[in-house]
Amino acid sequence: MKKRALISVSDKTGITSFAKELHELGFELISTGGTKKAIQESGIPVLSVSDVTGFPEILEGRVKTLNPYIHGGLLAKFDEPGHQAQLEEHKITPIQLVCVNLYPFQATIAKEDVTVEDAIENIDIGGPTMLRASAKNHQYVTVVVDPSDYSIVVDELKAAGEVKFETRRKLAAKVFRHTAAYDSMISQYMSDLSGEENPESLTVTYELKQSLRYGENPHQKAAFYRKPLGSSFSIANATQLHGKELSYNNINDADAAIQIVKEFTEPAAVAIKHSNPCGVGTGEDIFTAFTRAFEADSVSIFGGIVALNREVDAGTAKKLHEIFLEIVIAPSFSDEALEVLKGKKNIRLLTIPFTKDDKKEVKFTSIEGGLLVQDFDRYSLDDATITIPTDKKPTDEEWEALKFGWKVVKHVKSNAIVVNNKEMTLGVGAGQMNRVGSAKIALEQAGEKAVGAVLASDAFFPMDDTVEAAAKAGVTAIIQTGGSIRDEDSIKKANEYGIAMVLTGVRHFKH
Ligand SMILES: NC(=O)c1ncn([C@@H]2O[C@H](COP(=O)(O)O)[C@@H](O)[C@H]2O)c1NC=O
Repeated sequence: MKKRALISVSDKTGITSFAKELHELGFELISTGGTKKAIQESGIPVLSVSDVTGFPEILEGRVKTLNPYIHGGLLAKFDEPGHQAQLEEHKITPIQLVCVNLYPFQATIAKEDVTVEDAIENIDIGGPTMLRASAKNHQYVTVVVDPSDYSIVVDELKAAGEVKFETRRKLAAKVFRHTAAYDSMISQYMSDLSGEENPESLTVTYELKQSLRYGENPHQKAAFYRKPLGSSFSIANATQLHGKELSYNNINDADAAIQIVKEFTEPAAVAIKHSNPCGVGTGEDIFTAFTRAFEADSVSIFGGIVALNREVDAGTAKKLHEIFLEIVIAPSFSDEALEVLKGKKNIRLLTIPFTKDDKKEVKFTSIEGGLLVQDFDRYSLDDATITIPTDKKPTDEEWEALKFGWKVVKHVKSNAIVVNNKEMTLGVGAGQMNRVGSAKIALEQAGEKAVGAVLASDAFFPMDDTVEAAAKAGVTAIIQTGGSIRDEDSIKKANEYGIAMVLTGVRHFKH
Protein backbone atom coordinates (compact mmCIF):
# COMPACT_ATOMS: atom_id res chain seq x y z
CA MET A 1 0.00 0.00 0.00
CA LYS A 2 1.11 3.54 -0.78
CA LYS A 3 2.57 5.47 2.13
CA ARG A 4 0.91 8.74 3.06
CA ALA A 5 2.48 12.09 3.88
CA LEU A 6 0.49 14.95 5.33
CA ILE A 7 1.82 18.43 4.60
CA SER A 8 0.39 21.57 6.20
CA VAL A 9 2.74 24.50 6.48
CA SER A 10 2.56 28.23 7.05
CA ASP A 11 6.21 28.78 6.17
CA LYS A 12 6.29 27.37 2.67
CA THR A 13 10.09 27.59 2.28
CA GLY A 14 11.32 24.57 0.34
CA ILE A 15 7.95 22.86 0.49
CA THR A 16 7.41 22.21 -3.20
CA SER A 17 10.78 20.54 -3.69
CA PHE A 18 10.25 18.47 -0.53
CA ALA A 19 6.79 17.47 -1.79
CA LYS A 20 8.26 16.58 -5.18
CA GLU A 21 10.88 14.33 -3.58
CA LEU A 22 8.23 12.63 -1.43
CA HIS A 23 6.01 12.11 -4.46
CA GLU A 24 8.89 10.59 -6.40
CA LEU A 25 9.65 8.36 -3.42
CA GLY A 26 6.11 6.99 -3.76
CA PHE A 27 4.23 8.91 -1.09
CA GLU A 28 0.63 9.93 -1.54
CA LEU A 29 0.39 13.56 -0.45
CA ILE A 30 -2.45 15.14 1.46
CA SER A 31 -2.58 18.78 2.30
CA THR A 32 -4.55 21.74 3.69
CA GLY A 33 -5.84 24.65 1.56
CA GLY A 34 -2.90 27.00 0.99
CA THR A 35 -0.28 24.27 1.10
CA LYS A 36 -2.21 22.12 -1.34
CA LYS A 37 -2.48 25.05 -3.72
CA ALA A 38 1.28 25.65 -3.63
CA ILE A 39 2.08 21.98 -4.20
CA GLN A 40 -0.50 21.59 -6.93
CA GLU A 41 0.76 24.67 -8.73
CA SER A 42 4.14 23.04 -9.09
CA GLY A 43 2.50 20.11 -10.84
CA ILE A 44 2.67 17.53 -8.04
CA PRO A 45 -0.45 15.43 -7.39
CA VAL A 46 -1.93 16.08 -3.94
CA LEU A 47 -5.19 15.23 -2.17
CA SER A 48 -6.89 17.72 0.05
CA VAL A 49 -7.45 16.94 3.73
CA SER A 50 -11.17 17.38 3.17
CA ASP A 51 -11.07 14.56 0.58
CA VAL A 52 -9.74 12.35 3.36
CA THR A 53 -12.04 13.55 6.14
CA GLY A 54 -15.13 14.00 4.02
CA PHE A 55 -15.53 17.27 5.84
CA PRO A 56 -14.77 20.78 4.60
CA GLU A 57 -12.41 23.23 6.28
CA ILE A 58 -14.70 25.32 8.47
CA LEU A 59 -14.68 28.38 10.75
CA GLU A 60 -12.21 30.32 8.61
CA GLY A 61 -9.66 27.52 8.89
CA ARG A 62 -10.00 27.05 12.65
CA VAL A 63 -11.00 23.45 11.93
CA LYS A 64 -9.18 21.75 9.08
CA THR A 65 -7.29 18.71 10.28
CA LEU A 66 -8.95 18.16 13.66
CA ASN A 67 -10.60 14.95 12.61
CA PRO A 68 -10.31 11.22 13.51
CA TYR A 69 -9.53 10.39 9.87
CA ILE A 70 -6.35 12.41 10.37
CA HIS A 71 -5.55 11.76 14.02
CA GLY A 72 -6.46 8.07 13.82
CA GLY A 73 -3.97 7.84 10.97
CA LEU A 74 -1.31 9.59 13.03
CA LEU A 75 -1.76 7.88 16.38
CA ALA A 76 -2.34 4.24 15.45
CA LYS A 77 0.33 1.67 16.25
CA PHE A 78 0.86 0.30 12.78
CA ASP A 79 1.91 -3.17 13.98
CA GLU A 80 -0.72 -3.57 16.69
CA PRO A 81 -3.49 -5.93 15.47
CA GLY A 82 -6.14 -4.20 17.59
CA HIS A 83 -5.24 -0.80 16.16
CA GLN A 84 -5.07 -2.25 12.63
CA ALA A 85 -8.53 -3.70 13.01
CA GLN A 86 -9.94 -0.41 14.20
CA LEU A 87 -8.33 1.48 11.32
CA GLU A 88 -9.89 -0.98 8.90
CA GLU A 89 -13.26 -0.85 10.64
CA HIS A 90 -13.36 2.94 10.39
CA LYS A 91 -11.65 3.11 7.00
CA ILE A 92 -8.79 5.22 8.34
CA THR A 93 -5.58 5.25 6.33
CA PRO A 94 -2.31 5.42 8.32
CA ILE A 95 -0.07 8.46 7.78
CA GLN A 96 3.66 7.70 7.84
CA LEU A 97 5.09 11.19 7.44
CA VAL A 98 3.96 14.57 8.73
CA CYS A 99 5.35 17.91 7.74
CA VAL A 100 3.83 20.82 9.64
CA ASN A 101 4.93 24.25 10.70
CA LEU A 102 2.80 26.67 12.63
CA TYR A 103 0.96 29.95 12.28
CA PRO A 104 3.55 32.71 12.81
CA PHE A 105 2.50 33.74 16.32
CA GLN A 106 5.89 35.27 17.21
CA ALA A 107 6.17 37.29 14.01
CA THR A 108 2.60 38.48 14.50
CA ILE A 109 3.07 39.80 18.04
CA ALA A 110 6.38 41.39 16.98
CA LYS A 111 4.44 43.77 14.73
CA GLU A 112 4.08 47.20 16.25
CA ASP A 113 0.43 47.59 15.29
CA VAL A 114 -0.66 44.07 16.22
CA THR A 115 -4.17 43.74 17.63
CA VAL A 116 -5.15 41.17 20.24
CA GLU A 117 -7.59 39.74 17.70
CA ASP A 118 -4.78 39.24 15.22
CA ALA A 119 -2.58 37.61 17.85
CA ILE A 120 -5.33 35.23 18.92
CA GLU A 121 -6.11 34.26 15.34
CA ASN A 122 -2.44 33.33 14.95
CA ILE A 123 -2.56 30.76 17.72
CA ASP A 124 -2.30 27.53 15.80
CA ILE A 125 -4.43 24.70 17.15
CA GLY A 126 -4.61 22.05 14.46
CA GLY A 127 -0.86 22.24 13.68
CA PRO A 128 0.47 21.57 17.20
CA THR A 129 -2.13 18.82 17.58
CA MET A 130 -0.79 17.01 14.53
CA LEU A 131 2.80 17.66 15.52
CA ARG A 132 2.32 16.32 19.04
CA ALA A 133 0.32 13.31 17.86
CA SER A 134 2.95 12.27 15.32
CA ALA A 135 5.83 13.02 17.67
CA LYS A 136 4.21 10.82 20.31
CA ASN A 137 3.87 8.12 17.67
CA HIS A 138 7.43 8.52 16.32
CA GLN A 139 7.89 4.78 16.67
CA TYR A 140 5.94 4.69 13.40
CA VAL A 141 5.66 8.24 12.11
CA THR A 142 8.31 10.67 10.87
CA VAL A 143 7.51 14.26 11.80
CA VAL A 144 9.27 17.33 10.41
CA VAL A 145 8.69 20.80 11.80
CA ASP A 146 11.86 22.54 10.60
CA PRO A 147 12.44 23.09 6.85
CA SER A 148 16.17 22.58 7.44
CA ASP A 149 15.41 18.92 8.20
CA TYR A 150 13.72 18.16 4.88
CA SER A 151 16.99 17.07 3.32
CA ILE A 152 17.87 14.62 6.13
CA VAL A 153 14.52 12.92 5.70
CA VAL A 154 14.83 12.75 1.92
CA ASP A 155 18.40 11.43 2.13
CA GLU A 156 17.45 8.65 4.54
CA LEU A 157 14.38 7.70 2.55
CA LYS A 158 16.47 7.51 -0.60
CA ALA A 159 19.20 5.50 1.09
CA ALA A 160 17.12 2.94 2.97
CA GLY A 161 13.48 3.43 2.02
CA GLU A 162 12.72 4.62 5.53
CA VAL A 163 13.79 7.17 8.11
CA LYS A 164 15.95 5.68 10.88
CA PHE A 165 14.41 5.33 14.32
CA GLU A 166 17.14 7.52 15.87
CA THR A 167 16.32 10.27 13.39
CA ARG A 168 12.58 9.93 14.02
CA ARG A 169 13.21 10.24 17.76
CA LYS A 170 15.41 13.32 17.26
CA LEU A 171 12.80 14.93 15.04
CA ALA A 172 10.09 14.11 17.60
CA ALA A 173 12.13 15.68 20.42
CA LYS A 174 12.57 18.77 18.25
CA VAL A 175 8.82 18.90 17.76
CA PHE A 176 8.14 18.83 21.49
CA ARG A 177 10.72 21.60 22.02
CA HIS A 178 9.09 23.54 19.24
CA THR A 179 5.52 23.21 20.51
CA ALA A 180 6.63 23.90 24.09
CA ALA A 181 8.42 27.09 22.96
CA TYR A 182 5.42 28.05 20.84
CA ASP A 183 3.02 27.60 23.75
CA SER A 184 5.43 29.40 26.04
CA MET A 185 5.32 32.46 23.76
CA ILE A 186 1.54 32.32 23.81
CA SER A 187 1.39 31.90 27.58
CA GLN A 188 3.73 34.86 28.08
CA TYR A 189 1.63 36.99 25.77
CA MET A 190 -1.61 35.99 27.49
CA SER A 191 -0.10 36.43 30.98
CA ASP A 192 1.00 39.94 30.02
CA LEU A 193 -2.48 40.68 28.71
CA SER A 194 -4.10 39.53 31.92
CA GLY A 195 -1.42 41.18 34.06
CA GLU A 196 -0.23 38.01 35.80
CA GLU A 197 2.63 38.97 38.10
CA ASN A 198 3.88 35.67 39.50
CA PRO A 199 2.29 32.86 37.49
CA GLU A 200 1.98 29.50 39.27
CA SER A 201 4.42 28.06 36.76
CA LEU A 202 6.99 29.94 34.77
CA THR A 203 7.27 29.09 31.10
CA VAL A 204 9.97 30.86 29.17
CA THR A 205 11.53 30.27 25.82
CA TYR A 206 14.99 31.22 24.63
CA GLU A 207 16.59 30.39 21.32
CA LEU A 208 20.17 29.24 20.85
CA LYS A 209 22.35 32.12 19.71
CA GLN A 210 25.70 30.45 20.09
CA SER A 211 27.21 27.26 21.45
CA LEU A 212 30.13 28.30 23.62
CA ARG A 213 33.44 26.51 23.92
CA TYR A 214 33.08 26.51 27.70
CA GLY A 215 31.57 28.44 30.59
CA GLU A 216 33.22 30.55 33.27
CA ASN A 217 35.92 27.87 33.38
CA PRO A 218 37.06 25.38 30.74
CA HIS A 219 35.54 22.44 32.64
CA GLN A 220 32.03 23.98 32.49
CA LYS A 221 29.86 23.39 29.40
CA ALA A 222 28.02 26.47 28.19
CA ALA A 223 25.78 28.04 25.56
CA PHE A 224 24.31 31.48 24.90
CA TYR A 225 20.53 31.72 24.44
CA ARG A 226 18.65 34.74 23.27
CA LYS A 227 15.18 35.88 24.23
CA PRO A 228 12.95 36.01 21.15
CA LEU A 229 11.63 39.57 20.81
CA GLY A 230 13.97 40.66 23.60
CA SER A 231 15.61 44.04 23.97
CA SER A 232 17.51 45.12 20.87
CA PHE A 233 19.88 47.36 22.86
CA SER A 234 21.76 44.40 24.29
CA ILE A 235 24.67 42.04 23.82
CA ALA A 236 22.16 39.43 22.63
CA ASN A 237 21.62 41.61 19.58
CA ALA A 238 25.25 42.43 18.83
CA THR A 239 26.85 42.17 15.42
CA GLN A 240 30.46 41.04 15.47
CA LEU A 241 32.62 42.82 12.91
CA HIS A 242 35.96 41.33 13.77
CA GLY A 243 37.85 38.98 16.05
CA LYS A 244 37.55 35.60 17.69
CA GLU A 245 34.32 34.06 18.90
CA LEU A 246 32.92 35.54 22.11
CA SER A 247 33.40 33.51 25.26
CA TYR A 248 31.03 33.10 28.19
CA ASN A 249 32.95 35.62 30.30
CA ASN A 250 33.17 38.02 27.35
CA ILE A 251 29.39 38.00 26.98
CA ASN A 252 28.81 38.51 30.68
CA ASP A 253 31.29 41.38 30.85
CA ALA A 254 30.01 42.94 27.65
CA ASP A 255 26.52 42.95 29.14
CA ALA A 256 27.85 44.73 32.24
CA ALA A 257 29.56 47.35 30.05
CA ILE A 258 26.41 47.95 28.04
CA GLN A 259 24.26 48.31 31.15
CA ILE A 260 26.50 51.13 32.42
CA VAL A 261 26.97 52.96 29.14
CA LYS A 262 23.17 52.95 28.78
CA GLU A 263 23.00 55.27 31.79
CA PHE A 264 24.62 58.14 29.88
CA THR A 265 23.31 60.35 27.11
CA GLU A 266 26.49 62.42 26.75
CA PRO A 267 29.55 60.76 25.12
CA ALA A 268 30.63 58.04 27.56
CA ALA A 269 33.06 55.14 27.75
CA VAL A 270 33.07 52.25 30.18
CA ALA A 271 35.82 49.75 30.83
CA ILE A 272 34.90 46.49 32.54
CA LYS A 273 36.95 43.89 34.31
CA HIS A 274 35.29 40.82 35.81
CA SER A 275 31.87 42.43 35.39
CA ASN A 276 32.75 45.53 37.45
CA PRO A 277 33.66 48.90 35.96
CA CYS A 278 37.32 49.75 36.37
CA GLY A 279 36.94 53.05 34.55
CA VAL A 280 34.05 55.21 33.40
CA GLY A 281 34.55 58.51 31.61
CA THR A 282 32.40 61.13 29.93
CA GLY A 283 33.38 64.12 27.83
CA GLU A 284 32.43 66.47 25.06
CA ASP A 285 33.49 63.81 22.54
CA ILE A 286 34.11 60.07 22.60
CA PHE A 287 37.91 60.43 22.48
CA THR A 288 37.87 62.49 25.67
CA ALA A 289 35.39 60.13 27.30
CA PHE A 290 37.57 57.11 26.54
CA THR A 291 40.76 58.89 27.59
CA ARG A 292 39.15 59.53 30.97
CA ALA A 293 37.87 55.95 31.30
CA PHE A 294 41.41 54.79 30.56
CA GLU A 295 43.05 57.21 32.98
CA ALA A 296 40.57 56.22 35.69
CA ASP A 297 42.53 52.99 36.08
CA SER A 298 45.16 52.59 33.41
CA VAL A 299 46.32 49.28 34.89
CA SER A 300 43.10 47.28 35.31
CA ILE A 301 41.77 48.14 31.86
CA PHE A 302 44.32 45.79 30.28
CA GLY A 303 42.50 42.72 29.03
CA GLY A 304 39.20 44.49 29.64
CA ILE A 305 36.08 45.22 27.69
CA VAL A 306 35.19 48.72 26.56
CA ALA A 307 31.75 50.02 25.59
CA LEU A 308 31.35 53.46 24.01
CA ASN A 309 28.08 55.19 23.20
CA ARG A 310 29.24 57.09 20.13
CA GLU A 311 30.81 56.03 16.83
CA VAL A 312 34.47 55.12 17.30
CA ASP A 313 36.53 57.52 15.19
CA ALA A 314 40.10 57.09 14.02
CA GLY A 315 41.61 59.01 16.96
CA THR A 316 39.76 56.95 19.54
CA ALA A 317 40.61 53.77 17.64
CA LYS A 318 44.32 54.60 17.81
CA LYS A 319 44.05 55.13 21.55
CA LEU A 320 42.11 51.87 21.96
CA HIS A 321 44.71 50.14 19.82
CA GLU A 322 47.50 51.08 22.23
CA ILE A 323 46.24 48.71 24.89
CA PHE A 324 45.28 45.07 25.02
CA LEU A 325 41.49 44.84 25.04
CA GLU A 326 39.27 41.80 24.63
CA ILE A 327 36.26 43.62 23.16
CA VAL A 328 35.19 47.05 21.95
CA ILE A 329 31.44 47.70 21.69
CA ALA A 330 29.99 50.78 20.04
CA PRO A 331 27.02 51.86 17.96
CA SER A 332 29.39 52.02 14.95
CA PHE A 333 33.01 52.34 13.86
CA SER A 334 34.25 54.71 11.16
CA ASP A 335 36.01 52.98 8.25
CA GLU A 336 39.33 54.35 9.40
CA ALA A 337 38.71 53.21 12.97
CA LEU A 338 37.91 49.73 11.73
CA GLU A 339 41.09 49.62 9.72
CA VAL A 340 43.14 50.63 12.77
CA LEU A 341 41.49 48.17 15.13
CA LYS A 342 41.43 45.28 12.69
CA GLY A 343 45.21 45.50 12.85
CA LYS A 344 44.80 43.42 16.00
CA LYS A 345 43.84 39.89 15.09
CA ASN A 346 42.18 38.94 18.31
CA ILE A 347 40.29 42.04 19.39
CA ARG A 348 36.53 41.53 19.08
CA LEU A 349 34.66 44.47 17.60
CA LEU A 350 30.94 44.58 18.15
CA THR A 351 28.17 46.95 17.22
CA ILE A 352 24.76 47.16 18.83
CA PRO A 353 21.95 49.58 18.11
CA PHE A 354 22.10 52.27 20.80
CA THR A 355 18.41 53.00 20.67
CA LYS A 356 16.21 53.29 23.72
CA ASP A 357 14.30 50.08 24.15
CA ASP A 358 11.56 49.95 26.75
CA LYS A 359 10.83 46.24 26.43
CA LYS A 360 9.94 44.80 29.80
CA GLU A 361 12.39 42.08 30.67
CA VAL A 362 13.00 40.20 33.87
CA LYS A 363 16.25 39.11 35.34
CA PHE A 364 16.81 35.44 36.16
CA THR A 365 19.40 34.19 38.61
CA SER A 366 19.64 30.45 38.80
CA ILE A 367 20.46 28.80 42.08
CA GLU A 368 20.87 25.10 42.67
CA GLY A 369 17.35 23.70 42.55
CA GLY A 370 15.62 26.93 41.64
CA LEU A 371 15.41 30.24 39.91
CA LEU A 372 15.15 33.76 41.28
CA VAL A 373 13.20 36.22 39.17
CA GLN A 374 13.15 39.98 39.53
CA ASP A 375 12.78 43.15 37.47
CA PHE A 376 15.93 44.73 36.11
CA ASP A 377 17.10 47.59 38.32
CA ARG A 378 15.98 50.47 36.11
CA TYR A 379 15.43 52.92 38.98
CA SER A 380 17.14 56.24 38.35
CA LEU A 381 17.86 59.27 40.46
CA ASP A 382 15.06 61.11 38.65
CA ASP A 383 12.60 58.70 40.29
CA ALA A 384 14.07 59.09 43.77
CA THR A 385 12.93 61.33 46.60
CA ILE A 386 16.07 63.20 47.54
CA THR A 387 16.81 64.63 50.97
CA ILE A 388 19.89 66.58 52.01
CA PRO A 389 20.11 66.45 55.80
CA THR A 390 23.56 68.04 56.12
CA ASP A 391 24.32 71.70 56.81
CA LYS A 392 26.29 71.94 53.59
CA LYS A 393 24.39 71.44 50.33
CA PRO A 394 26.13 70.22 47.16
CA THR A 395 27.42 72.84 44.74
CA ASP A 396 26.33 72.55 41.09
CA GLU A 397 29.60 70.86 40.22
CA GLU A 398 29.28 68.43 43.11
CA TRP A 399 25.73 67.64 42.02
CA GLU A 400 26.93 66.69 38.58
CA ALA A 401 29.56 64.46 40.12
CA LEU A 402 27.07 62.88 42.54
CA LYS A 403 24.72 62.03 39.69
CA PHE A 404 27.60 60.49 37.75
CA GLY A 405 28.68 58.43 40.76
CA TRP A 406 25.13 57.24 41.40
CA LYS A 407 24.79 56.00 37.81
CA VAL A 408 27.97 53.97 38.14
CA VAL A 409 27.65 52.64 41.70
CA LYS A 410 24.36 50.99 40.75
CA HIS A 411 26.33 48.64 38.49
CA VAL A 412 29.15 47.79 40.87
CA LYS A 413 28.96 44.57 42.89
CA SER A 414 27.83 45.28 46.43
CA ASN A 415 29.19 46.49 48.80
CA ALA A 416 29.88 49.19 46.27
CA ILE A 417 31.65 52.51 46.68
CA VAL A 418 32.64 54.82 43.82
CA VAL A 419 34.84 57.89 44.18
CA ASN A 420 34.59 60.21 41.20
CA ASN A 421 34.42 63.71 39.83
CA LYS A 422 31.83 64.94 37.34
CA GLU A 423 33.54 63.31 34.39
CA MET A 424 35.29 60.15 35.52
CA THR A 425 35.65 57.50 38.15
CA LEU A 426 38.72 57.81 40.36
CA GLY A 427 38.33 54.76 42.55
CA VAL A 428 35.99 51.79 42.61
CA GLY A 429 35.50 49.53 45.63
CA ALA A 430 33.52 46.44 44.67
CA GLY A 431 32.18 43.30 46.27
CA GLN A 432 33.63 43.69 49.75
CA MET A 433 31.93 42.11 52.71
CA ASN A 434 31.91 45.37 54.63
CA ARG A 435 31.18 48.84 53.34
CA VAL A 436 34.14 50.61 54.83
CA GLY A 437 36.35 47.97 53.18
CA SER A 438 35.01 48.98 49.77
CA ALA A 439 35.40 52.66 50.68
CA LYS A 440 39.04 52.15 51.65
CA ILE A 441 39.79 50.43 48.34
CA ALA A 442 38.08 53.18 46.33
CA LEU A 443 39.71 56.01 48.30
CA GLU A 444 43.12 54.44 48.18
CA GLN A 445 42.84 54.03 44.42
CA ALA A 446 41.72 57.64 44.03
CA GLY A 447 44.68 58.79 46.19
CA GLU A 448 45.37 62.52 45.83
CA LYS A 449 42.54 62.81 43.32
CA ALA A 450 40.02 62.16 46.11
CA VAL A 451 40.57 65.75 47.21
CA GLY A 452 37.51 67.65 46.02
CA ALA A 453 35.90 64.49 44.63
CA VAL A 454 32.59 62.90 45.64
CA LEU A 455 31.72 59.44 46.92
CA ALA A 456 28.72 57.26 46.06
CA SER A 457 27.57 54.28 48.10
CA ASP A 458 25.01 51.78 46.80
CA ALA A 459 23.40 51.45 50.25
CA PHE A 460 23.31 53.15 53.63
CA PHE A 461 26.22 53.53 56.02
CA PRO A 462 25.72 51.34 59.08
CA MET A 463 28.29 53.50 60.90
CA ASP A 464 29.97 56.85 60.43
CA ASP A 465 33.33 55.27 59.56
CA THR A 466 32.91 55.60 55.78
CA VAL A 467 32.10 59.31 56.10
CA GLU A 468 35.17 59.73 58.25
CA ALA A 469 37.42 57.88 55.79
CA ALA A 470 36.00 59.89 52.88
CA ALA A 471 36.42 63.20 54.69
CA LYS A 472 40.01 62.43 55.63
CA ALA A 473 40.78 61.63 51.98
CA GLY A 474 39.40 65.01 50.89
CA VAL A 475 35.94 64.03 49.58
CA THR A 476 33.53 66.98 49.70
CA ALA A 477 30.16 65.38 48.95
CA ILE A 478 28.54 61.99 49.40
CA ILE A 479 25.50 60.27 47.93
CA GLN A 480 24.01 57.27 49.70
CA THR A 481 20.56 55.84 50.36
CA GLY A 482 20.10 56.72 54.02
CA GLY A 483 17.86 54.55 56.15
CA SER A 484 20.31 53.24 58.75
CA ILE A 485 19.28 53.49 62.40
CA ARG A 486 22.58 55.30 62.77
CA ASP A 487 22.03 57.83 59.99
CA GLU A 488 22.34 60.59 62.58
CA ASP A 489 25.94 59.53 63.33
CA SER A 490 26.86 59.81 59.64
CA ILE A 491 25.09 63.17 59.28
CA LYS A 492 26.87 64.48 62.39
CA LYS A 493 30.21 63.30 61.02
CA ALA A 494 29.52 64.93 57.64
CA ASN A 495 28.64 68.19 59.37
CA GLU A 496 31.80 67.98 61.46
CA TYR A 497 33.86 67.85 58.25
CA GLY A 498 31.68 70.26 56.26
CA ILE A 499 30.62 67.59 53.77
CA ALA A 500 27.37 67.69 51.81
CA MET A 501 25.43 64.43 51.97
CA VAL A 502 22.56 63.48 49.69
CA LEU A 503 20.16 60.67 50.67
CA THR A 504 18.30 58.95 47.83
CA GLY A 505 15.99 56.71 49.85
CA VAL A 506 16.62 53.95 47.30
CA ARG A 507 19.43 51.45 47.30
CA HIS A 508 21.10 49.65 44.42
CA PHE A 509 22.36 46.33 45.76
CA LYS A 510 23.91 44.20 43.05
CA HIS A 511 24.91 40.74 44.16
N1 LIG B 1 -7.32 24.09 12.59
C1 LIG B 1 -6.78 23.10 11.96
O1 LIG B 1 -7.37 22.05 11.90
C2 LIG B 1 -5.45 23.26 11.33
N2 LIG B 1 -4.79 22.26 10.73
C3 LIG B 1 -3.63 22.77 10.26
N3 LIG B 1 -3.54 24.06 10.56
C4 LIG B 1 -2.42 24.96 10.23
O2 LIG B 1 -2.69 25.53 8.97
C5 LIG B 1 -1.46 25.95 8.39
C6 LIG B 1 -1.46 25.64 6.91
O3 LIG B 1 -2.58 26.17 6.30
P1 LIG B 1 -2.65 26.30 4.71
O4 LIG B 1 -2.21 24.99 4.19
O5 LIG B 1 -4.08 26.60 4.42
O6 LIG B 1 -1.73 27.44 4.30
C7 LIG B 1 -0.36 25.24 9.12
O7 LIG B 1 0.42 26.22 9.82
C8 LIG B 1 -1.07 24.33 10.09
O8 LIG B 1 -0.40 24.24 11.34
C9 LIG B 1 -4.66 24.41 11.24
N4 LIG B 1 -4.93 25.67 11.67
C10 LIG B 1 -4.98 26.14 12.90
O9 LIG B 1 -5.31 25.76 13.90
